[in-house]
Amino acid sequence: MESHVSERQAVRAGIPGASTDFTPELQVTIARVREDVAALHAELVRYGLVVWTGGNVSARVPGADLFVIKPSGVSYDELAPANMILCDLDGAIIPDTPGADRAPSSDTAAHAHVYRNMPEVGGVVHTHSPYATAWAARGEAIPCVLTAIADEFGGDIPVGPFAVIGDASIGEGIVSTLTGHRSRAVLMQGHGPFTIGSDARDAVKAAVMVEDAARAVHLARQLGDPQRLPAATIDALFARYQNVYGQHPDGALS
Ligand SMILES: O=C(CO)[C@@H](O)[C@H](O)COP(=O)(O)O
Repeated sequence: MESHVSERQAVRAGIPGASTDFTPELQVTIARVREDVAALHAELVRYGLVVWTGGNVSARVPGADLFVIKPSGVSYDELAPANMILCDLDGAIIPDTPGADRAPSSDTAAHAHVYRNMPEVGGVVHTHSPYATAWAARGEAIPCVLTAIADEFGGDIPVGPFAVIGDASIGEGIVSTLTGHRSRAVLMQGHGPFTIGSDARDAVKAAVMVEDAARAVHLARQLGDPQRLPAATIDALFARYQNVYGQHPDGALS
């Protein structure tokens, strides 16, 4: 397992690859984002949303045209701040930074496209969580038949177009589907869920919630014909959850 070395620690320790091109403040911010992104991958495992090396989390670096994403095809046990990969908003790896020697996630160009086109987004997550992925395979939106779906997603959870892996196509599908939409989750046809959030933790929460919704509605379908909530009820539930629920309501992007 690689050591847990932050950007600043790496610079201080003179570790090859650590960048001294950033201001001290930005180094601290990048180090924090590296720690957040590495730690949040463990949440995907904890909630049973991924197997083997599938799935990925990224986070925008606040105040910079940069984001941090995981390396491709690396065991979740090995993910650590020092091997997260720092990219610009074109998805290009920032050279001479920790982790830059590794290939970034297959979905790096997709995440980059989202950050370039949705400035309100601070985090992007992809999983193959089984129930949401089953809905994606069917190419069917998850209907808003539960208060929890109205709360979190403000309506049906939409399907995005089928898109090839490896370039910006998936990102284009995410942006075209979710722009102006309340939902922070999209079921990419024949692939699986992608979620966005105000930060990476918020996007992870959406990934957990879309799987929960997909499972519950699937089970309901086995028992009968679940009814979509009335539009006015969905609006009221969404407004309450986004503005009143909890201690510090979060979740809505706009
Ligand atoms: O489905 C895909 C590609 O979209 C990924 O979730 C892979 O399953 C994991 O890819 P890496 O992030 O490890 O490259």
